[in-house]
Amino acid sequence: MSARRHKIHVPCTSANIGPGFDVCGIALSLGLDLVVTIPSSSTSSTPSPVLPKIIYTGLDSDNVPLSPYKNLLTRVALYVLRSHGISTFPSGVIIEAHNEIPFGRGLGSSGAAVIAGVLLGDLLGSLNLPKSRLLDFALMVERHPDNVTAALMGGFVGSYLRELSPEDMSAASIPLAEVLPEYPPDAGPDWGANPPLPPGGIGHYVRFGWAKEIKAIAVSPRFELATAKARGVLPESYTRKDLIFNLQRLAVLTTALARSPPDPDLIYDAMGDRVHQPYRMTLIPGLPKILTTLTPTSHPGLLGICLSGAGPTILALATHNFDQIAEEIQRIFKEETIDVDWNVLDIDERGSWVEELKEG
Ligand SMILES: Nc1ncnc2c1ncn2[C@@H]1O[C@H](COP(=O)(O)OP(=O)(O)OP(=O)(O)O)[C@@H](O)[C@H]1O
Ligand SMILES: N[C@@H](CCO)C(=O)O
Repeated sequence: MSARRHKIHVPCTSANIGPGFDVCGIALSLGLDLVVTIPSSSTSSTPSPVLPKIIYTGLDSDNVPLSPYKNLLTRVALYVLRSHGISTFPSGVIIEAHNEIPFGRGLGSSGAAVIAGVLLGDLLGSLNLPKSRLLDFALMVERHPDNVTAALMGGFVGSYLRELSPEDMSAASIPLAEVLPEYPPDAGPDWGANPPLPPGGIGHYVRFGWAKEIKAIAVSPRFELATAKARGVLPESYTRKDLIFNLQRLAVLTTALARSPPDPDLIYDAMGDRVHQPYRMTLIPGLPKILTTLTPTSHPGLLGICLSGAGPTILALATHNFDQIAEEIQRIFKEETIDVDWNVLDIDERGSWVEELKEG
């Protein structure tokens, strides 16, 4: 039987970059890749469609549910299909996922899975949605824009959620449980009411420049910290002083990281934060020491250092001496009896893409 095969690539991301909590993200050179095989005769109106077969390799692949009604990728794809009136997957699809992004470490694994799921839904439904519309679907699932926008668009991005009209607000406010419902194992094409389409243009973004010399050292402790838990420790309100502290730094940082050669004196302080990192210190032993011990003077080449996303990964931006910087962070974590993995990553300017694979 002939089949169409496509590859979907989504990069990992680091969100916040210090002061840009829920605003900034950068796409980096670890990825989630899917190879999707769709039988030529496959449609979702086959009388008894065969559910997708999911195969995982790579990092954390033992921890992923392989039922398409439980797996995050396929649940997101089904949301995209169902909101377009296509109530089930085409029959006999095979999804081979290869993952390089550690789960729950602050490198945007869930954001990458959500973007991969949106691209998968677009592919399976032959919807041909533009990237801006794909972002609307991703934002209905992951409701802060920093990781998903960077993963989809690539590069260093800043984003905000548009203030919606009351009508759009009600379409965008449907609970996550309706976007990604708990499907029963025997859910068929007639299961439940289809969710509505999201309003258009929920997220707006801009790409910043990125100096070619800057690489990102990601040092990931070998423990998971769920984003929900790391958001749970944040306060509901902030002082004017702390907000101004972050706004001043964010305004400088977005331009400073684009300037070549990058200026460590400007960037190091501009990566300071008072909105999320101080509150997350209790969840990440070693974080206070790491943020104060490594400086551009103690470690030439270092530009700045911050928590990656919700943590526990530490992101150090640098132009050289990558190994020494990573080893010092590793040493401080070791004092807390925490083992780490580290990678020196490039910025991924391309973002997510889908390509048809030709036979041979
Ligand atoms: N490739 C994937 N396939 C299926 N599920 C995934 C995949 N990647 C991540 N997930 C799900 O997302 C969870 C991790 O999400 P979480 O938001 O806690 O961490 P993160 O996205 O890695 O961190 P951050 O948002 O701070 O960058 C995993 O435990 C898993 O349930
Ligand atoms: N901005 C988010 C990123 C995590 O996905 C946070 O720090 O909670």
